[in-house]
Amino acid sequence: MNWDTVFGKLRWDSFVFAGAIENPSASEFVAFGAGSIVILGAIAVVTLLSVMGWWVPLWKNWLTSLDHKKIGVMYIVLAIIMFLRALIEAAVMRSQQLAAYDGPGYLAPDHFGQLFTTHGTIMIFFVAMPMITGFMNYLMPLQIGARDVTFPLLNAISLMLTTAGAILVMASLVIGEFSTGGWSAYPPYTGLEFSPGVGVDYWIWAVTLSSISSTMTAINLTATVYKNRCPGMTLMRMPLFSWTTLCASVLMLFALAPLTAATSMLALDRYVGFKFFTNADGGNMMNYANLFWLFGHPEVYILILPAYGVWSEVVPTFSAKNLYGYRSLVYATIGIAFVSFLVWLHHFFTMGQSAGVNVAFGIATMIIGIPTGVKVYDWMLTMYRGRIRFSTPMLFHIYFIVVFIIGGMTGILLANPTVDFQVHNSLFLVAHFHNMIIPGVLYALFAGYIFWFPKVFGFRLDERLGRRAFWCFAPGFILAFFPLYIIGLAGATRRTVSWSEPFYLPYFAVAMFGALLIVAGVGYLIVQVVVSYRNREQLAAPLGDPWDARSLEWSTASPPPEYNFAALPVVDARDMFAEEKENGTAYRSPTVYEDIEVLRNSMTAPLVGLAALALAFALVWHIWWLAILGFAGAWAVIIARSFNTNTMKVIPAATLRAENEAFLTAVRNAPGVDRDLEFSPQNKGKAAPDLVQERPAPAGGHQALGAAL
Ligand code: HEA
Ligand code: HEM
Ligand SMILES: [Cu+2]
Repeated sequence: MNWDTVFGKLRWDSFVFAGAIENPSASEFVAFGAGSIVILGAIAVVTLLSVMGWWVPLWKNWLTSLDHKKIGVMYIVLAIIMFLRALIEAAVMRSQQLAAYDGPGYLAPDHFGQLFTTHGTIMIFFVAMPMITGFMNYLMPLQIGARDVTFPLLNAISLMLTTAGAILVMASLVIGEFSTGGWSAYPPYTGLEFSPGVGVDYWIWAVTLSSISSTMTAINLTATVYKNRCPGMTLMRMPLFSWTTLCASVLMLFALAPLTAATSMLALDRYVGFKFFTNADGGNMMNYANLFWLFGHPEVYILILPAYGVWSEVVPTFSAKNLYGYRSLVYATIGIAFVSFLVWLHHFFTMGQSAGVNVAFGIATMIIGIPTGVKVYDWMLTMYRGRIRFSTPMLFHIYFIVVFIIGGMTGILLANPTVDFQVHNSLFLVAHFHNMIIPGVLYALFAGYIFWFPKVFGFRLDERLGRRAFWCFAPGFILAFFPLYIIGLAGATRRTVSWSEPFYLPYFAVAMFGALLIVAGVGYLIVQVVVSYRNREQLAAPLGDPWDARSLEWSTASPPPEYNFAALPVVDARDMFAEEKENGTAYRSPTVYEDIEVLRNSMTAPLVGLAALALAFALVWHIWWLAILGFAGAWAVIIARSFNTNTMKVIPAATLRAENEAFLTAVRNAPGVDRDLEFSPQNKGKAAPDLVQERPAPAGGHQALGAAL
């Protein structure tokens, strides 16, 4: 047996450390540092888990769990870890571009290419997607009064496939290299001729894993909305976040298929010499551009719709009002989802269609501004004459409205083909999309994180540190990206490793400073979670509803029990929980408790994930025996599982009664607290008897939070 049969294309010098030893340079040193961080990080995690004896609880309580809430939390943890990597990469890119004025800077062009590709790929597929999937997984079933998603095992497998993809991207830091073809990976550049290394293969398999995973999530969440709503929860009574989950899932269902097709066809081109995308041999590169953006454009709405959903929950809660224009928001969401499939061509106006085609797609693109505008006005009208509490999520929202409109308007500019010919692939474009994604998606998710954290963990996050993070993020984004609009208009192109125009220099410097402010904001979020954990006694909110919120997820304990609801809620109005609190009928005992069945934990998903990881890694390195083993292993585990008849366990009615009545008694006995006084700075310390509500609320913690403001 020779080396190639056993190890495929793997060689000793495939390891990142070999490059640094053979050819020491600043670029290799950075690569060496990154590889070391991955290895040391992995060692640190393994040591910590072993020393603390956490392996068994991690396996039993988390990795094998089929509970949508735990799966949701794991998605978010994965996204946070990957975010830290992609954020560091962003800062490194910024410093390279600052250092590269009239010189090469400190990174080799190839290394810089890997950086923007991994940054873009990770941020989209392994940060934004898992983060929203985590939110949707955790919240939607609770909001529609369900006990879990329709297919819990499929849900766990989806998580593990995304995780396998993320591990693959991390592995490329240590073994081999990553693609330099950008997150959109256009051939012919990503074909074998121009990218013969394994980098593009890493990209292909990581993205394919993520794509298959998201398709399965889409099937699951769509089915859940249609099948698992509690009695009385008609579609038009669903909270807006659940609506956006539904629409984003339908988008995923249709949009990820073209992506899987594109990556599979690229793989066939690279592995077995097909010519799908090779113009010279009868293929056509434009097929790739069309397939990719048929995914890529709806993708940005897959990200933004759930973020709109977050705002639609945050704004009414902190304005103490019903959501203004519920129906119009639902129709706007459906409208955006529908139109988002008709505009993909605006990503390649410059690639040879006739002017007529460009104009048609340009107009279709601009139409999206209308339903988006409806949303913006609805949120503003929700705030209008509301009793607004300016807590951190609300600060993020107000900032979002202002900055997002600017980003949206630059989108409308780009939608005009004549303008786009000037600024396509310039830093103006980079500024546009970060302008949509950072305030629109990232900050919305930060706001959602602060908002729902007490639901998930039973204690609130420290408000003061949250505000500090906000005050880094707010100017940070503007300083990091508004300068790019200016130099982009002046001609600076994206993906440039070095440049020599003196006019750009101050703008790149400001952009660097802005990026550092964003990093500082993330630092505050980390400190916030540590400090809040330490003070969890004072910040405790176990009774479920610390913000006086409106939808069903707030009617259960925090954290919610495994089965979510002891008895399924029965709903007869929109915002029923808010209404019941208003007229004093919330927290009634159910008339009857019944035994319920829930799924036992299962090791199927982690095993499938492991097999998929082996398969993908083997494909990257052409280790065929391992590929066959991985493929067969994954199916073997799934087939074995189908023979398991002992998959359910029963939670007896008596247990449900005991747990639920204990919760309800605690809520009913809790002293009434005026939340308005706590959170709005102008009311601090004033007595305002008309604002005092007699509603039960969590004891403890309020004073600490009040004092922090
Ligand atoms: C979450 C992400 C997100 C969102 C929400 C958007 C939203 C929009 N985008 Fe953007 N876009 C991206 C992410 C996003 N984009 C990315 C990642 C790329 C580049 C990919 C790459 O090449 O790598 C890109 C690229 C991109 C291009 C291609 C440019 C090029 O390659 O040269 C175009 C062109 O039309 C465009 C347009 C728009 C428009 C019109 C909207 C609209 O949805 C905006 C709508 C919002 C408003 C208009 C503001 C609020 C509205 C009102 C206050 C009402 C009044 C206004 C009107 C009626 C006009 N985008
Ligand atoms: C948090 C602060 C962030 C900073 C400072 C930052 C910075 C950068 C920089 C410097 C580039 C390269 C620009 C160029 O081509 O010259 C880039 C590209 C990109 N970023 Fe970010 N980014 C951030 C967050 C995000 C987020 C949250 C996302 C998505 C969820 C994202 C998605 C992308 C994408 C898709 C690209 C394009 C990659 C490519 O060209 O293929 N970024 N970013
Ligand atoms: Cu688009």
